[in-house]
Amino acid sequence: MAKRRGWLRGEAWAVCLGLCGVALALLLVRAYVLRSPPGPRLWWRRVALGFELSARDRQELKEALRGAIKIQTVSFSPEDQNTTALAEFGNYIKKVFPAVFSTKFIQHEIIGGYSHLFTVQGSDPQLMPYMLLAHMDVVPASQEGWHVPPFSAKELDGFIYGRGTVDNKNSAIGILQALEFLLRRHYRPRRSFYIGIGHDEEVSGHKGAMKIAALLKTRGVKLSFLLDEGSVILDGFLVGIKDPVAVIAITEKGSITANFSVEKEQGHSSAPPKETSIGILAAALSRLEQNPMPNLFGHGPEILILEHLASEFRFPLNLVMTNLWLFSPIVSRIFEQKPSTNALIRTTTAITMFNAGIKSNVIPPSAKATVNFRIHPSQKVEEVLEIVKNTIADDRVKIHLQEAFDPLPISPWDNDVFGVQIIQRTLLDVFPHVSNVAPGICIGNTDSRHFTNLTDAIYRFNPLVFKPDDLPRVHGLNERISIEGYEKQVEFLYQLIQNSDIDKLPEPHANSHEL
Ligand SMILES: CCCCCCCC/C=C\CCCCCCCC(=O)NCC(=O)O
Ligand SMILES: [Zn+2]
Ligand SMILES: [Zn+2]
Repeated sequence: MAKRRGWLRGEAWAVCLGLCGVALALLLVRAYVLRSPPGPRLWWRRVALGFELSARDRQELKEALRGAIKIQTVSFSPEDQNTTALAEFGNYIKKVFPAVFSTKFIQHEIIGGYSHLFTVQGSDPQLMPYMLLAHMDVVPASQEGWHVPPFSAKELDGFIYGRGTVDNKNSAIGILQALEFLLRRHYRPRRSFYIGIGHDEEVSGHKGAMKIAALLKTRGVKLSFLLDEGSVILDGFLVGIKDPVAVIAITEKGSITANFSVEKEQGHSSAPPKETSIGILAAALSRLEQNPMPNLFGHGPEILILEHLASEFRFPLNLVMTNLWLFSPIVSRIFEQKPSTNALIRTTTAITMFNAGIKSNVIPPSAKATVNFRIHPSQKVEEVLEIVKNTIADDRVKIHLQEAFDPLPISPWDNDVFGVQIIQRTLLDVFPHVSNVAPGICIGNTDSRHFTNLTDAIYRFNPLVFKPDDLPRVHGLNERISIEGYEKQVEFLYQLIQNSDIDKLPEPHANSHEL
């Protein structure tokens, strides 16, 4: 009998192992079947102008960007911008890109005082135009902590350092540089396109991009797609993925900028009340920090990036990523650990300003703070405000909204969408080592959000390879661009303009169109 029980136990083990084996095999088959589709490889190659640069071209390309970085186009607030520098930037581009400004089929207009709109008239009016967007203003830069002064545009070990090198003079100057090179090589685009260069993106875009969009609307313009800043080629961001992957943001988070204030009676510090305005406000803000907004992993498009990249992960992470129905609780916890991935899965809370107190022996009459929330795509302004009020739970703290808008609509991400094909095709042309192109979320805000009336195909992407240590440089210290990386960006734009001149997309899944 004891022998029989032992045999039974052995038999149960065998069945158990067998079932595990079958489950593992099923997971592997699923991982294989759900590999990302090879969408962008459905193109034929066309004869196009190559991007060969002479030593002189290279020098000119580099110096054009360096000159732009030196112009201190700083935006502090919508009311406080360096307008002298913004005007200087306008004169500068006129000087540096003579072909752009003297070509008959290009119209140049100044919008809102300092922004620029270029209309490049294509030779075939039947083709639907597209738009390239960038901005020239920058956030302030402290003098301390930089390897070189932030507006010196000094070169160091193959990098140009300076405020605006990746956000976003690289695009503003890069777009014009690509067009300048094409014009000098007598390229006449077939498809019309617009170039918008905003002057107040860092403080809302209301005077620049918003006005450009309104003007185009009055002209009845509809865009086939729009390309702006907002995401990059990620290298080393995701553990388990070896090659760089391009992430094209198909939406961007919403935003609330709110002022919080507490008023209390002023008095002598020798007889203080139990709580001061500073203490009350600090405690309220601390509650906001200590109680982050809910983890919404799986409720928005953040899941798409992992689904698209699932096959790029090494074993066993590929199993995890192809079976998020099972593993998402673990993955979402991992995403919470780093600020860059945490920003993808929840509405974030950033206390950015705090002002209070007038003298060391005076009870402060008021305390004020500003908090910036970036709203996850699955939430809306109202819902976030409700959570904020419930978390603060103190009527003495008054809330005043400075600006608030919902997350932006999700742009289509299908292989038959013109903008998606053009971006993917150009990426393959210029960055052959990029292993995959995936849709993602822009965690910041861009001028493109003002163009939703002109197109539903808004893509946010800068063709720059970012390593994890590059992210804190944006709005931070030692912002920089590699000279090689900037050349690649100009090449990308140069090819994108040419690739956009096809009039008809290839039939999907036709083998003859394989690269
Ligand atoms: C799983 C992948 C990890 C994702 C890591 C995020 C990568 C982010 C890439 C680029 C960030 C650059 C943001 C640029 C857009 C912001 C523009 C801006 O500053 N706008 C003003 C504002 O938002 O206040
Ligand atoms: Zn920017
Ligand atoms: Zn910025």
